[in-house]
Amino acid sequence: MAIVLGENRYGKAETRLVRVTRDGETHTLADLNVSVALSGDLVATHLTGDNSGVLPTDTMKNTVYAFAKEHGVGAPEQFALLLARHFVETHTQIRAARVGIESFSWERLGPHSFRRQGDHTRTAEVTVTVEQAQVVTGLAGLVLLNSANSEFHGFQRDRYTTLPETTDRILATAVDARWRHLDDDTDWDKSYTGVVEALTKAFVTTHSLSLQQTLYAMGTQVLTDQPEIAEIRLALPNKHHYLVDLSPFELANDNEVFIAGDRPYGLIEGTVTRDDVPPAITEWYP
Ligand SMILES: O=c1[nH]c(=O)c2[nH]c(=O)[nH]c2[nH]1
Repeated sequence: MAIVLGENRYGKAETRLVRVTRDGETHTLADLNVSVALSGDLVATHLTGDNSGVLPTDTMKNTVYAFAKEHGVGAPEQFALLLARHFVETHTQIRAARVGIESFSWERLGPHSFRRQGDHTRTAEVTVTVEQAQVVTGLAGLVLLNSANSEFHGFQRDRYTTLPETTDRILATAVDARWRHLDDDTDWDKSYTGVVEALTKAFVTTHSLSLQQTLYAMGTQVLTDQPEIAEIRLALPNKHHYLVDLSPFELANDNEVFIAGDRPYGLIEGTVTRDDVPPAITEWYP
């Protein structure tokens, strides 16, 4: 039996960067959390502690800040591509660079005043090798709710099933989505806005018989509206709303008063994909 080093990578995680772009009195703000992970010919440091191929993670952090000054930030996908390409192109022992970015949005209140928007976070995850680049955009925590047009019935039952069938329930979720682009050169901001609109439109307009059906409708809408996207992966927590029993108070509850459940929650996950696109160059969903 031999013991061998398996897959490995290293980098600086969660470098917090705020970049102010000054146009006289009017400023714009980029607020990012940047994670870099590099892989390549790094066996020596693991086996013998020979660090001659190891670019310090401290340098990666410095590069993030220096690039923000020198190049500006732009769309998170663009900044991630710039950084990832830099590491692969300038260090021959590095064969692949993965840069993940969380981007927090701020609403403008004045020329140089902002309010943090708490609703959802945009993400980008870029993988660059010497030959290829893969861009995955995403969002986390887009909370949506329909108070009508949601049913759930006709499901399997066994001796442990107590859930009543319903033709009228609240359907609520916090959308967690990642989508893989076909190209590494797109209008990233326009594409992002289009995907959020498609996801939202499908959630609102689908008369839902299950959250699974809604998931597929949301993915289909994105691929129909956005030709630049190869596939989308969705994770939809079913944010249950339980009807409160008001009968002890001799009050009817005609789907008006609910307990918003916290946990446990159903978790519905799925990929919706075009069947004629090249496969991903690397696994991209954590
Ligand atoms: O839309 C739903 N899908 C399920 O799989 C499920 N399971 C459950 O208890 N409630 C629901 N709702």
